[in-house]
Amino acid sequence: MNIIDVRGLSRTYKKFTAVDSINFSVAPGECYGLLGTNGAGKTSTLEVLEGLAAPSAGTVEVLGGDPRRDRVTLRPRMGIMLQRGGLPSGLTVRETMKLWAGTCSNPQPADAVLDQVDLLHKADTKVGALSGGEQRRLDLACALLGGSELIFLDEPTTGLDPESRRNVWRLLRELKESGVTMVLTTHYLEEAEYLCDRLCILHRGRIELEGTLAELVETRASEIVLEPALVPETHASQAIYEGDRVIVHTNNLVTDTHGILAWAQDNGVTYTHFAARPATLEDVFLSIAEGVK
Ligand SMILES: Nc1ncnc2c1ncn2[C@@H]1O[C@H](COP(=O)(O)OP(=O)(O)OP(=O)(O)O)[C@@H](O)[C@H]1O
Repeated sequence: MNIIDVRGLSRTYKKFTAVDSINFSVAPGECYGLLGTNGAGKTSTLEVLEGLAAPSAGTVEVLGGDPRRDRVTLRPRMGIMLQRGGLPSGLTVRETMKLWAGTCSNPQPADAVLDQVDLLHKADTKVGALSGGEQRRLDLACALLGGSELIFLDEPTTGLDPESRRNVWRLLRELKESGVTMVLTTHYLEEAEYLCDRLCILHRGRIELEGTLAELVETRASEIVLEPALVPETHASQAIYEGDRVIVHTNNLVTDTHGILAWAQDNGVTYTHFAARPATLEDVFLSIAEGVK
């Protein structure tokens, strides 16, 4: 049984459709990534899954129930990290954790969780005196405090320095390995590649692409870059010339690389620059964002 099933979900704000009839499922233990440009509908989708908003149309099942109707029983089984935590600034970090623990049915030891997010040394500091990145890590600590089987993370590492981001990635990967199911939104494609088993790219409220990283990347052509700009006749239709270079677009990277190099050897052509690279998640993302499918 899936942990999350979304069927025909739409969310509208007055006449504006922010989420437009989307379908997806998340299996137990999976880390599912929602990607998309600003305003694509990621947070609007997450809020429905978290039970914070009602769908305008469609159905959502989370942990076998309806996240709004069954909120009282489901809420303690979910960890939620909102895009803006909004924790009271006058409490200390440890007081905040204590307060938060009151909402959890099975709270973990607060100091151990603070240690996991590298905030134990700030336990007696007021929330209002934390840096932006430290506040974000406290938001994460609150989401982890319940030891939940399902965690929603809305841009978990925004505002973190590179080292803290890596530490959070390691922590989330460990959680995933322990069987926790996660749904996360992020603008960091590297984060999505590192953490997510499957990705969904939203654009203007619709799902443009969904699948594993390998499946997504396969939808876009690979490139072979050559200098001087000489290619066999058989590849002329795939070639784009840029100054001294030519870029050959291909869906058969290995075969075409062999073919071009064999042709070069037979014809006495020596390439001073040669690079063969598969498409990246960034290529996929940008082609969707720019409306090229
Ligand atoms: N309360 C609201 N009233 C009206 N429109 C809203 C409201 N909340 C969100 N929207 C609009 O819905 C669209 C989707 O917003 P949402 O926050 O879900 O996008 P997002 O993908 O999470 O974006 P970001 O990456 O910028 O966080 C946006 O165009 C936004 O302006």
